[in-house]
Amino acid sequence: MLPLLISEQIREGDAYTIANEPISSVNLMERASRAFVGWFVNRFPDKNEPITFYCGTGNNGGDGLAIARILCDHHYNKLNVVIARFSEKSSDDFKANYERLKQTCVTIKELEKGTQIPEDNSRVIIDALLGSGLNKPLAGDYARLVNFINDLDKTVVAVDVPTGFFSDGEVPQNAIAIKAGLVITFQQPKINFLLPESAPYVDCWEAVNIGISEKFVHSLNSPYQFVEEKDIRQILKPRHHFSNKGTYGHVLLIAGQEKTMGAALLSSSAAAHAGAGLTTACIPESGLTALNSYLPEVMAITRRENTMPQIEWDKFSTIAVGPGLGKDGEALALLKTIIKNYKKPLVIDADALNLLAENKELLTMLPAGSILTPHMKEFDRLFGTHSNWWQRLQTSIVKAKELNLCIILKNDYTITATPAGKAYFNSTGNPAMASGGMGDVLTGIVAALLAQKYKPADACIMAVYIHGKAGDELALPNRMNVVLPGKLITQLPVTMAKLKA
Ligand SMILES: NC(=O)C1=CN([C@@H]2O[C@H](COP(=O)(O)OP(=O)(O)OC[C@H]3O[C@@H](n4cnc5c(N)ncnc54)[C@H](O)[C@@H]3O)[C@@H](O)[C@H]2O)[C@H](O)CC1
Ligand SMILES: [K+]
Repeated sequence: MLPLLISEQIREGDAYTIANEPISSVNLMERASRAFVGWFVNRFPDKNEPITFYCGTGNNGGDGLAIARILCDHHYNKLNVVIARFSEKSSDDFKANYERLKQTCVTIKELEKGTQIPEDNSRVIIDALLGSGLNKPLAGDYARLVNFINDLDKTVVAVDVPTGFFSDGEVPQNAIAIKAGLVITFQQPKINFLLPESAPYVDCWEAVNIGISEKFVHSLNSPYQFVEEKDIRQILKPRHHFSNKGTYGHVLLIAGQEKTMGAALLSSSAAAHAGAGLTTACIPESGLTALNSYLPEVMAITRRENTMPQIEWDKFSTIAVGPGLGKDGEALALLKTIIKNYKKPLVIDADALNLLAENKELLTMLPAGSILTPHMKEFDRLFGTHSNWWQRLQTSIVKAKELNLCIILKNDYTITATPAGKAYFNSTGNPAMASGGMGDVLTGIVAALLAQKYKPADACIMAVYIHGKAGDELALPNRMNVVLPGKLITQLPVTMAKLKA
């Protein structure tokens, strides 16, 4: 797991590394700048391309000056640096790099407060005005310069953070900030890059390692974690010789109505493909033919109107409820029956979440370790309206702890909040997966992993990762515009086998 830090902790990490590695502050800046260049030269190999650097006078600006010098050493020959002298203060490392840059043939212009911004004919712009030191929204000269750069409509590569964009905390609506095509960020993605408010400012990002002390970073015990493939490889267990279907648990999916049988089929198919030893679907009687023909592997318990289905609760390793279930009185009665009779963790999705939102007292009655899988709207129905994702992130952590549940808050970087007070950001998945039924598939995978005896938090983190990874394996190399849930399901065994290889 890559711990994600807030700006204050990032500063502490710098200071700790400087004091204990030890390394001088200006050499840490040099290392960061070289890491930036290492990535930059691959993406922008044309050394004759005019590049303009906009540099502030703090350490982000210092990075900009060092990057310009290093690119000059790499024979990039059309480099212009514009220094925004909007503050009387400049950092020591900025000053040192300013002196070094003067020894090169890079053109340097100074832009004073209130003066006209010079014309810019470059093709690529490096934004090194402000970084993680941002402490208030941009105004005055900074705002004017940032608007000017955005209006140029060129390719902008931001150093560490787009100027004006808050790395963590609430992002003000319509904030004035650089709209970067690429952000090459130091050590870790900034938390707000992973939330939808970053969309106008961060088209894509790349984190480069600058050697901040890992020991120190881990000692901070950050609640925010970024899940990487190696984490999943570590927890995913192989399927052993001499195991049998009983080894891998029995999932019961309670889902579907006559017109939403698709949700039941997708979630139970996903459970079977994600490795549940046995899968049973509890569906309306009218869906039986569909189930038997689409999924011969899945067994059925049928529901009849006005009659509670007979369920042998103890037979099932886990129960998932909600996809396509509807919200009528019968669905509510069924949900209450499940909660009354089943004491192992439940997976709750879709209509079952909306039923919980309308009957909040049920939330506190869920078995410990149960898993909720809301998208944004379902989340707000459950826990109240939120005006931004930072707030939603905080609520997910608070509620997961308070209710002793795991909450999978679905998004681009899906967040799993756990009772231990952590929020895990997923790193797989792509926009081709934005299609109806994808959530049902995720529910099936979570249930299958719970049935295979993974702990609830692990089951969530793994399911979300595997779901996104399967989507990536289909969409990215094949350039698929859309990946349909049924197709993704058949990829699951392949994805899981690769992760275990
Ligand atoms: N993360 C690392 O490990 C390393 C980071 N480096 C780079 O350093 C910057 C952070 O530098 P810092 O000097 O702390 O802050 P900035 O350059 O972002 O800002 C300078 C200065 O500007 C003032 N300020 C803040 N907000 C505003 C505002 N809205 N308007 C006007 N002025 C503002 C404030 O006083 C700031 O201190 C980080 O992003 C990296 O690029 C190191 O080079 C390597 C290690
Ligand atoms: K910047």
